[in-house]
Amino acid sequence: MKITVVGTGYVGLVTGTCFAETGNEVTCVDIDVNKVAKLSAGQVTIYEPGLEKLFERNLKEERLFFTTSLEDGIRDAEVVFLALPTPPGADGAADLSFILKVADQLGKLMTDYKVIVDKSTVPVGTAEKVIAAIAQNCKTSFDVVSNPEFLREGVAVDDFMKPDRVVIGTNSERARKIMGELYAPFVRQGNPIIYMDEKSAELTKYAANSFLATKISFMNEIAVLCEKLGADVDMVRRGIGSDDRIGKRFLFPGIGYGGSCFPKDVQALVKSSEDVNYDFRILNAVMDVNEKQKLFLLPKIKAYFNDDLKGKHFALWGLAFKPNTDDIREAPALYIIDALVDAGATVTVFDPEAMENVRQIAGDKITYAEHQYTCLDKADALIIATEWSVFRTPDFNKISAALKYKAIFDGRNLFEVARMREMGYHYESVGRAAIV
Ligand SMILES: NC(=O)c1ccc[n+]([C@@H]2O[C@H](COP(=O)([O-])OP(=O)(O)OC[C@H]3O[C@@H](n4cnc5c(N)ncnc54)[C@H](O)[C@@H]3O)[C@@H](O)[C@H]2O)c1
Ligand SMILES: O=c1ccn([C@@H]2O[C@H](COP(=O)(O)OP(=O)(O)O[C@H]3O[C@H](CO)[C@@H](O)[C@H](O)[C@H]3O)[C@@H](O)[C@H]2O)c(=O)[nH]1
Repeated sequence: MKITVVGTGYVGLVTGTCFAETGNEVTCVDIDVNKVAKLSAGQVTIYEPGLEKLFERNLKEERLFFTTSLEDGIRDAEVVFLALPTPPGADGAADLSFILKVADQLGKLMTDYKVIVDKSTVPVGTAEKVIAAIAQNCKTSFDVVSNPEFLREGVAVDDFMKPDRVVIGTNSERARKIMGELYAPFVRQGNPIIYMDEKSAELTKYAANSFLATKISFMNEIAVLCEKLGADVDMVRRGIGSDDRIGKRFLFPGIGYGGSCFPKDVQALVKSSEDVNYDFRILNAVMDVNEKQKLFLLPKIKAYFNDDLKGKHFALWGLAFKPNTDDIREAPALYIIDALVDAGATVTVFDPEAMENVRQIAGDKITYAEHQYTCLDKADALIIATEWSVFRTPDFNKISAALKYKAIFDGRNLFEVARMREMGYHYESVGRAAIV
């Protein structure tokens, strides 16, 4: 099938590459001239494990193309995916201007039937707005489908190739058939395509992300309680996770959820609820807990240094909002850095993939280390903000030799508390016994 993907960010590039991998001819369109030039020259513009190999193969075998021209991009395409940003507006609602602008352009450009598929995360009622925006200038028939994306960054290729489910929101038989054909290679193992109406599909995406964010905030509150009551959140997590009704995943406490999705999507669902005079109380609490959780380590760090961080120097491992990505949108590490600098401390950071992205926004506010161990030079203590695998079994001799104080503040519970105690560290984590 000939398809177009508009927007070549984390979702668009993965979507385009994976559809090319199943034999489709895919043209990806982006307004970012630099991005399109790099992609056309064979350079992958995001860090996403497994993507490069598929990308190179499909580019070489001429199933994957890039252009800045929407007109050229949609020529002869049967399906056009919109993988455009939907950032929060000033009031927290999703900003639909990127989507509606392209919809308007599509209406003017389309000369034959196409299925326009919204892959971006959008509030209920967006499909209707997209239909209206296209229809005002369109001379041909078309369908608009809501097909929310559930991939996680860091494992995006796997999630796309083997999705737990594919959600397709449409009332058009014609569009349903085309979408079913396109997704058939991805659901061969019995994972379902779930067909529904557009509004239910749009809400499914927000409900999924909000439920997962709720699970995390719930566990973060249990972690706080564990510390106050002397329990261990790792034990509690295992104790509840073995109940199938609860499930083992997404029960890991830490320094809050970040990324480009959970924070904005929970906020957008709260705003959608307000718009229909509904106070979504659980989600307000979820956001509240997460705001506090980002700075969970700070009082512990301050207490260790007798409430005076002026002149202290910290090594910080992990900048990306989660491991295996270079994405730093809403990364908890950035909030910790700001708080430390505001308190008069200095910070040297290390991350395997996200350093360049941070350098662009933080500049010389902090210093950047070439290596996780040189990051420790002259540091008073080590803070861990992201659970990259390379941080899981570090050389503790190097750590203790470099640090002025043998203190580690771990926002991702990487190490056994008992082992750290044996090695003589002042080790603080989230929801487990602190060592003084
Ligand atoms: N990142 C994720 O893990 C993820 C997962 C599921 C759903 N989503 C949703 O998917 C959507 C896209 O997210 P993302 O993370 O890929 O965003 P992104 O910011 O990484 O990428 C968006 C791309 O769209 C391009 N763009 C903007 N205006 C354009 C236009 N008029 N024409 C062509 N290209 C244009 C930008 O240049 C950019 O390359 C959002 O709604 C997001 O909520 C994201
Ligand atoms: O037990 C857990 C699991 C995750 N997190 C944090 O939650 C955030 C989000 O993690 P994750 O969901 O793995 O990454 P995303 O790439 O943001 O993916 C989420 O957001 C995407 C965009 O909407 C959806 O497509 C995915 O299904 C959804 O998982 C990160 O900061 C994690 O550190 C925790 O704190 N504890």
